[in-house]
Amino acid sequence: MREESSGLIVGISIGVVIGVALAVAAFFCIRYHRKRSQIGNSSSRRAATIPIRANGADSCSVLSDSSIGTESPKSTLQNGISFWLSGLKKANVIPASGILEYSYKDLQKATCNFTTLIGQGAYGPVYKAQMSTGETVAVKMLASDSKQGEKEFQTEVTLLGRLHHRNLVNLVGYCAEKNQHMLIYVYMSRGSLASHLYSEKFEPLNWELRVQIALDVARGLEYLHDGAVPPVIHRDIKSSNILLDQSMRARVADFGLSREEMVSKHASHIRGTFGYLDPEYISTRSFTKKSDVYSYGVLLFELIAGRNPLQGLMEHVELAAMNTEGKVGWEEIGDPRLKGNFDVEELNQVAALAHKCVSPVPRRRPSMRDIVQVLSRILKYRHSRKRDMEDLTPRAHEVIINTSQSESRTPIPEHHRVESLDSTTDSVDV
Ligand SMILES: Nc1ncnc2c1ncn2[C@@H]1O[C@H](COP(=O)(O)OP(=O)(O)OP(=O)(O)O)[C@@H](O)[C@H]1O
Repeated sequence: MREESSGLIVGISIGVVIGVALAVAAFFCIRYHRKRSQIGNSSSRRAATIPIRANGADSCSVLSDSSIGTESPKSTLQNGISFWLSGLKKANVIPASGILEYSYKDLQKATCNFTTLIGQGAYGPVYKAQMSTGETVAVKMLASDSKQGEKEFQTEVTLLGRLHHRNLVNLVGYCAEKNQHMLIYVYMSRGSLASHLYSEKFEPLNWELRVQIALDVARGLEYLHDGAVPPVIHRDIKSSNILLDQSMRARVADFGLSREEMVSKHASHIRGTFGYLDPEYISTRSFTKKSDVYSYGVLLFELIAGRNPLQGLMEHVELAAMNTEGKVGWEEIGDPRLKGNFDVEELNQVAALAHKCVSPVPRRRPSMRDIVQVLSRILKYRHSRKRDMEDLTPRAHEVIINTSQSESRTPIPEHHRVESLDSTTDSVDV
């Protein structure tokens, strides 16, 4: 009897052990198959996503403006890690950048055989591409006469792929096939700042939006100068390199490109664009962060005056500067398309800042960090003034609405007025 019961116990134990072993094996089998089918889904690209970035504010988002489909490069951090681990074995990934390698065939299809031209720049044509996943991207086809070899191209893509910020037109992919080099960027649906400033096709940008755009660009440049490792000097800040997304937020494009094609047609061997070039760079041939600040100053004046640097913007500014002592009286250069709808005090603050940026002496120019602080403060006071107005009694509010035909007559509470002027001029001094 005793022998029988111990036999039974041994039998049950063996059964339990075998059962547990089978369950564990089945669990791992199911997990393995799930992961394989997830990877298999990404047929249109050969790389997996690495959404972890060393630098940048939006460190987990890769295609923040695009709609996301099943094959989208955008993924959550958790998913990203498992994709990354499994992807490394299977796919062609640029290490530590998250940049995807697209096939020529897929891009050909997404651009209807390269017929969806958006524009033409010094580097080559740019196409709008509708990927099969539903994402919209911009494909920049680099001139094929470039002397840049495969290795240099890969290095450049790796470097560009490390730069991620919400105010940069982020690189999301590349293609190097059939003797072609292509860079794939987040698609900016509202086009360039230049087109909004100069084309009759668009409504004039209102004053507040212009200040917001100035701040967005300053933040993008601050990241390149002080946040990126190693720091990046843009070298070609201008209104056609500022692109706008669906909600009119601005991003800096064309950063970090080291290509020989980037040579101004107007000044041989000098990189950049005539009208925005730091005079110090022209004389010394040495380009510094402060040369970017100079170009940014020209861009600020462009936003204020709505005038192109190639059509006498800076001459106009210098004439006005004679009556302003750099600080007040800048309203005469205000863009006529604004029809006087701007806050005079704010315009003077932004113009005084722009004037410092274009100082002939580079060390007198503010840093991008100083610029971000000044512009943030201007917008902060604008918003708190708005809140103050909303808090006013209905009767007083009625009076203000009746008398403020233009923004220039918007009443500013006294404490804000003094504080904003003092803090702005103080912090610009460098
Ligand atoms: N990511 C993007 N999304 C939407 N449109 C873009 C994008 N990148 C470029 N474009 C558009 O493509 C056109 C050409 O851009 P590109 O940057 O090649 O040249 P550019 O800045 O106009 O001139 P340059 O090359 O002389 O600096 C521009 O009209 C620009 O608005």
